[in-house]
Amino acid sequence: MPSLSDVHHPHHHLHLEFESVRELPESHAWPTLHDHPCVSEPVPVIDLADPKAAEFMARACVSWGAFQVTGHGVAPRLLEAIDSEMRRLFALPIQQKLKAARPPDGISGYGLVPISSFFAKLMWSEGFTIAGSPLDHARKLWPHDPDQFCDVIERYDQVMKALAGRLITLMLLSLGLRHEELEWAGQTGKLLPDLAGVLRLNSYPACPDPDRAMGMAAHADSSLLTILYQSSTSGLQLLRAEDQNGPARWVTVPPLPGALVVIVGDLFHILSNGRFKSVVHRVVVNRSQQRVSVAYFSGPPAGVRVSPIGKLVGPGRAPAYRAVTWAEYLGLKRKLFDKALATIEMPEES
Ligand SMILES: C=C1C[C@]23C[C@@]1(O)CC[C@H]2[C@@]12CCC[C@@](C)(C(=O)O1)[C@H]2[C@@H]3C(=O)O
Ligand SMILES: O=C(O)CCC(=O)C(=O)O
Ligand SMILES: [Fe+2]
Repeated sequence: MPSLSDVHHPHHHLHLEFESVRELPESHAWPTLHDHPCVSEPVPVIDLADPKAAEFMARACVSWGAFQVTGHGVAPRLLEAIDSEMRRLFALPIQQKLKAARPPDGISGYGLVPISSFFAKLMWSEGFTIAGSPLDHARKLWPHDPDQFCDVIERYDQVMKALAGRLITLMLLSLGLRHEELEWAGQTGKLLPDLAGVLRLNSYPACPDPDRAMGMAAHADSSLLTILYQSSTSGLQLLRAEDQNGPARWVTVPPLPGALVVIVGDLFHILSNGRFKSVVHRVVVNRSQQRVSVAYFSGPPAGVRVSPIGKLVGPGRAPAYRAVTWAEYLGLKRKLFDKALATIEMPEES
């Protein structure tokens, strides 16, 4: 058994120069990779131009907590540009990347995901989180030319914010909200149109022992929803709970050229009073190819509390969750990880 201090301070190889590692270090060998079988099942693919898109989204959010979206209008060139900026970033020497390290209590910067502290083993990945302007970080990474990176990040951020607004609008309409009720879906302020967003760039290097390595440990996102770009290399898996089709299992989300993955986060789970399910997902790695991904976490504006929409709470019933802001919920996630959602559940009224 690892002691608690090992869990919280796994200093060995905290930041690997992955490309130079020929054998998986013990610090990165996970015992829990084969907890459930990996199976193939068709993850819903929804064309945003389809007049029935909202209806299909509702169905996917109820039964999967995720779907792939096409017809979203994001320019393929923008996806190519961020893909190539990510590869340029992660190819920098580790000392250079650490100049832009995320401070322990901060959000932005290079480094491990916050939930790393809950695991005895390290993940086979590295990443970079951006909240707000990327300029300060880009100056540390590329002192002579920070602009190329910043331009792509800023364009991507704008486009994702608009897409998140469209998706959230359709999802709320599909839950039976009327147009004039939409922007007030937040409890203490307007949810739309001023959504907040955080970007995370992820890299999963090719791995000498993929059957024992974890790209990203199983988790649910705290966001309302997450829009994920994944390069053409697979690795993302969704956890399907036990149902009439079989026991709990991991289902791979196959990369579809031009498609984006939409993942329901805990805050939409709360907003929809548990109708839309935040889905547990993880990333596995492979022997031959680096995989990159960009997650855009979309959440309510700062200070706006999210609670179950009144219409979705049955007559004479209490809402299933209490109201939280995104910041408050992120704090709970950092402290309690997978127990965070349960701590804001409200007792059933009898
Ligand atoms: C806004 C954020 C969501 C996130 C924490 C973060 O500050 C940036 C990284 C996000 C991420 C990605 C991997 C899993 C996760 C639980 C984590 O530790 O970092 C999520 C966080 C989240 O959704 O709570
Ligand atoms: O890389 C991926 O496909 C998923 C990453 C992820 O789950 C996250 O950043 O929250
Ligand atoms: Fe995630």
